[in-house]
Amino acid sequence: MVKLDKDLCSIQEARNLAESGKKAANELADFSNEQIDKILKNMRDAIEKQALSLAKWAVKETGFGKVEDKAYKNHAASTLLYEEIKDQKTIGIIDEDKVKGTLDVAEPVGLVLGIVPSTNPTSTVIFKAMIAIKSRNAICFAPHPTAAECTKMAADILNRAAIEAGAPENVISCVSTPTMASTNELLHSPHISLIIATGGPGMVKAAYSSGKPAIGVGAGNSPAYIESTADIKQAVATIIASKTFDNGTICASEQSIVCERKNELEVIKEFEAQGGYFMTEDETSRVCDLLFKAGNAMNAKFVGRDAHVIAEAAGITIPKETKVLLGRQGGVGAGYPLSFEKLTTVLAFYVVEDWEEACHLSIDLLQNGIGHTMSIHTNNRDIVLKFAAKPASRILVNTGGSQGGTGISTGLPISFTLGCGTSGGSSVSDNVSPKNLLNIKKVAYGLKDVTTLVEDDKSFHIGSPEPVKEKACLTQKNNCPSKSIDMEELTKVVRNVLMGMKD
Ligand SMILES: CC(=O)SCCNC(=O)CCNC(=O)[C@H](O)C(C)(C)COP(=O)(O)OP(=O)(O)OC[C@H]1O[C@@H](n2cnc3c(N)ncnc32)[C@H](O)[C@@H]1OP(=O)(O)O
Repeated sequence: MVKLDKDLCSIQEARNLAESGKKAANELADFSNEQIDKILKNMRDAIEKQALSLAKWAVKETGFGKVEDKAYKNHAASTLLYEEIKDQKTIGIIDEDKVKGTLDVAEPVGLVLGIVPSTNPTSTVIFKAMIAIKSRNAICFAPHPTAAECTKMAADILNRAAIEAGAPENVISCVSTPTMASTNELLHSPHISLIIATGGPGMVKAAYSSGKPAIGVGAGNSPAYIESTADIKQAVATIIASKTFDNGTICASEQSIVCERKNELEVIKEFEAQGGYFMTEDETSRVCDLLFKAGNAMNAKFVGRDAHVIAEAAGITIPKETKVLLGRQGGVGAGYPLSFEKLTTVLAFYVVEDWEEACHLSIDLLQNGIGHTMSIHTNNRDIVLKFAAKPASRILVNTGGSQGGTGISTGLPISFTLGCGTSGGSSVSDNVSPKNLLNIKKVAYGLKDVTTLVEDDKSFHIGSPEPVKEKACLTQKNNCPSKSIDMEELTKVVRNVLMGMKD
């Protein structure tokens, strides 16, 4: 009875949020670039002031990760993202091709539904709200139940800042008491135009099954290959910095280390010198019992935890300098639990004979995180190109998975929603960005005379053999005189139409 009441209340709340969010989306769709930029700047500034308190709240509520790293992720999703997207064209005419006579016109999609994971709750809300507003969309969030408060707090801060800078009421909203019933209500609401789902496999599947356009990102299981030409000291330092960043909660973080037999001893020595603890077979087995529930699903109790918390729970004594736990694995799949995604400070450790074996092993590991991310530490560009042909959407070179995949340490777009491509069940393979939340309309000028069908040298083609006057033409093939389109004039007309102005 209590559950039914809770469900009914949450459904009503979701319905109200969808209605008011749609109204906000309709209003925002007419905003200019200057208005949008002012709103984004205010959202960025509001988050910078609260980055630490949001981080503290997220760690307290979920038990995942580290305050200082979550604060940095909030900064990345606000300030670093703003710097990256501020000059991107997302309004009106965003591209033109003078030769082909086409214009790209960006249109917001409307109200977006953001599904937020418990592992990166506040940074994901900030990221999704910033890209939604940049593309003139309103957004409504369905939080993970174990991160409901911090997710709502982040959404409220962003909404207040957006309204203060001129955005319509309820442009960013969040369900306060999430239930599966309220999330289902939003997934099927007629007011929602597009879903961006980041989270557990169940939620991503639910998003894709809703029948609405959806951008979902699947699980990762990123291998890190330390190739024989790598700078081993640097590679190990980078991997540890990535794996301990927010205690490994980012889905692009390393899950397995693959090294070559000829470097094995040096790699082990370097890990031990930098805070890696190699578990015995028995210790590995005890840790695996904690990390996984049935069917290799992660046990939330040990996601995003410090290595000492895991070791203590498993009854293992480790040096106080320990940062990551490593367990040797002889294969992938059933019987090798560490070959699955862990999102915590534990790594599987593999030794191979050569790069070809490393490549096969990486592909096998990626079967449990298809299409996501892998990293290579090497000074051999040919090896990078060989791996680039394999099924991961991001091949990161000489950088950490967490910081590299999210664009913090690489030239990739800053993003907390990382596509896995169709092989990973995702509709995008790149780092999700504002352009994924736009409808791009095309204006296309006629270039060829299509009023006649002509037989010429035994083949048919469209177009007049006679010179066509006063018509724009791409090629000289049909004796059409080339005429350049007055794109300035065309652009002016389209802009005026978009702004509802008369020429
Ligand atoms: C860039 C990036 O790094 S994004 C990283 C994103 N990746 C992830 O978050 C990793 C995938 N996540 C997971 O595997 C899990 O969420 C874990 C391991 C982190 C946490 O696991 P748990 O909290 O034990 O389970 P899970 O997330 O599946 O959900 C718990 C319950 O909340 C429900 N739930 C999850 N999200 C929502 C939501 N948005 N609305 C309503 N209910 C939800 C689930 O349906 C489940 O309900 P049930 O217990 O009745 O089946």
